[in-house]
Amino acid sequence: MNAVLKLLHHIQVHFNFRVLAGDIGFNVHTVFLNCINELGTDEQIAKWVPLAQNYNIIGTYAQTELGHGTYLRGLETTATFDMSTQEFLINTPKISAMKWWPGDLGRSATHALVLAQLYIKGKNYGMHPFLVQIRSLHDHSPLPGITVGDIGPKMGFAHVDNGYLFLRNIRIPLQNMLSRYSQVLPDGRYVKRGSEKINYFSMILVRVNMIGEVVVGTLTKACMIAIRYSVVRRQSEFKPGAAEAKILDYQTQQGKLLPQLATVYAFHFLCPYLLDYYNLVHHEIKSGNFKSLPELHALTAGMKALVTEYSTAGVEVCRRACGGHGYSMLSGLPSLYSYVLAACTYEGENTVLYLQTARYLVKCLAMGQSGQSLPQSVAYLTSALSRRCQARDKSDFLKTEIYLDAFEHRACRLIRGAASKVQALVHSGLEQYEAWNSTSVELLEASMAHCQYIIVKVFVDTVEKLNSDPGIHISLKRLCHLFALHWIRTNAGSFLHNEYISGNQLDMVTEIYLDLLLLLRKEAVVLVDAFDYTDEQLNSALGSYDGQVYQRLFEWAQKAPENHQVNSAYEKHMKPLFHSALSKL
Ligand SMILES: CCCCCCC/C=C/C(=O)SCCNC(=O)CCNC(=O)[C@H](O)C(C)(C)COP(=O)(O)OP(=O)(O)OC[C@H]1O[C@@H](n2cnc3c(N)ncnc32)[C@H](O)[C@@H]1OP(=O)(O)O
Ligand SMILES: Cc1cc2nc3c(=O)[nH]c(=O)nc-3n(C[C@H](O)[C@H](O)[C@H](O)COP(=O)(O)OP(=O)(O)OC[C@H]3O[C@@H](n4cnc5c(N)ncnc54)[C@H](O)[C@@H]3O)c2cc1C
Repeated sequence: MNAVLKLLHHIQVHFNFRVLAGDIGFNVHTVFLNCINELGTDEQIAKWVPLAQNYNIIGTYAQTELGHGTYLRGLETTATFDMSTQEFLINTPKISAMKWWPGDLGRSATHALVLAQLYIKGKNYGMHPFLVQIRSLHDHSPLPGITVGDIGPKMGFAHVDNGYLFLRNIRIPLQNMLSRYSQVLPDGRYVKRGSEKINYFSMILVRVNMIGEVVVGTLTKACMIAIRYSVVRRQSEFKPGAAEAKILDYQTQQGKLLPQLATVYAFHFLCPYLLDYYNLVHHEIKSGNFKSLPELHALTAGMKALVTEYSTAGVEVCRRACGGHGYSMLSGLPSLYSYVLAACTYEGENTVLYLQTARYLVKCLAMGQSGQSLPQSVAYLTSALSRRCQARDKSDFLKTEIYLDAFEHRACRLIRGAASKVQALVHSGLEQYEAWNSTSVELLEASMAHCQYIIVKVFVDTVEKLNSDPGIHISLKRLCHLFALHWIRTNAGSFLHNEYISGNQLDMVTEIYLDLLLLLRKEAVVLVDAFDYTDEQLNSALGSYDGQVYQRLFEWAQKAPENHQVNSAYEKHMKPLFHSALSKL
């Protein structure tokens, strides 16, 4: 029954996110709750999860400090085991150790999962999660030894109270360290089960969830707004003497928006793939099998980086495609942009995560080259590379095997190239870390290429497996083709390298890409409406279903507070100036 309730709760939270456009507060309270579910013992889950689920307590995930967000081994908050009292002392030793950024911390949270370096008898055992009450449940005041507040204005996320937390030797019971995989025994012995990095595990679920619940939905809404607006907005003479054209009839507008629409579908299909794999590995880990954890980390780290980066760029393309009205807050697009932009930084800064994936790819390549079998998502690393793209005619680029081979070849080439450069630099006398840093730009590009190959492959596989209506199927295939060919065109240099794709073949790609734009132009509105966000969820004067853009812009503008306030600047400064001109006019 518990599994069913959990599933129902997840579905309810998912639809709350969807209905409230993801702008609900307490996102990090969910992170707090999930972390207890993943790293807590059954007893800790039984005690804390119902309280959190019923909002009898509000939690935050307090990991980042003023001085460290990325480098977790550098976190300075300490948790020192006091065997005489069977407690941990949680302490902020210096200002750079102050927790800074945790969401829901500034004004809401009563409890925090504080990620701190565990010390037992002077030895550091690394970062562990400690459950610390920070505010009174009676009057919400900070508890003794706690200094907590809001970090102030940010570029977006105004609806989240990101906060700071200073802890002065706060005592918590031994039972408050989440101990499913690592435990401190009353006599001070430390017991670890599974991976060294298991306490990093909860970040994986956040990365998977944020892609599905925050990032893809944001790009979807931006596409819906911009495409609906582009069939309402008429501008300029298309045919001399005829009526002004709908801006979506311009090939350039199609070239801006339809690849974003295809990207929405690609990322939409990626989400279940990632969640299914996460659930599979999480199930294995709970039974003590940690073998797939590195692959899961590498996959989700790279995907979080790539999906947030392309979604952020895509929302901005949609915003700019709406001209001046895209700059109005009433369009809803600037808010979508500042909302999704943060996702490139939180839950792992993108560059750092791409390099985590690169680290795994280089390791797997070495394993493959030494004859070891490779995990499924990287098995292609040891495949024989075809020398040339086999396309003979533009229609060949509508064959998924043709462009999949291009993505596989490119990823392989870039990973092998970066790995051998690191090796060569080491052989030339550089230390491993120097060689790695001197290759990290290429390693990042290799990591991106790997992620792009996986995403295109998941899109192709998903469409092939879908037994949908033939009309829907052809539309999804066209979107898949457009998505892949858009990425080939916008990354052309790395496909043209060593003549894998010739210049002539690239021209074929462009030709078939433009054909697809024309075909998908006819279906664009239906394809974007399919995501079925209501006007309330879109919250956009440009994207409402009835297309009454100008009426809505004017109506909403009239409601702006600026139009209902006394114009103090006039009374104080402008009026005397204007009146002095009266006698002269
Ligand atoms: C639903 C949406 C809600 C959204 C709300 C979210 C609000 C935001 C919350 C936050 O931002 S919480 C804070 C997030 N912070 C981070 O993500 C920190 C990112 N930094 C790191 O993960 C690590 O510091 C690092 C980048 C991995 C570097 O750490 P370290 O120096 O220790 O690593 P390496 O020496 O490179 O060794 C890596 C080693 O560890 C394995 N590993 C790394 N991360 C994980 C992980 N998450 N899970 C499992 N394993 C991990 C990695 O595979 C390497 O293993 P080996 O190669 O050594 O075998
Ligand atoms: C809106 C928002 C919400 C957040 N919510 C939370 C939360 O709830 N809980 C929480 O704990 N944290 C939260 N954070 C903090 C967030 O997790 C960190 O900001 C993030 O992990 C990046 O770390 P940093 O700020 O130290 O950046 P840095 O790592 O200092 O990044 C600065 C630059 O250094 C580069 N860099 C750093 N390390 C390396 C490396 N090894 N190799 C190459 N380049 C490197 C980065 O690529 C980047 O260009 C939030 C942040 C934001 C913006």
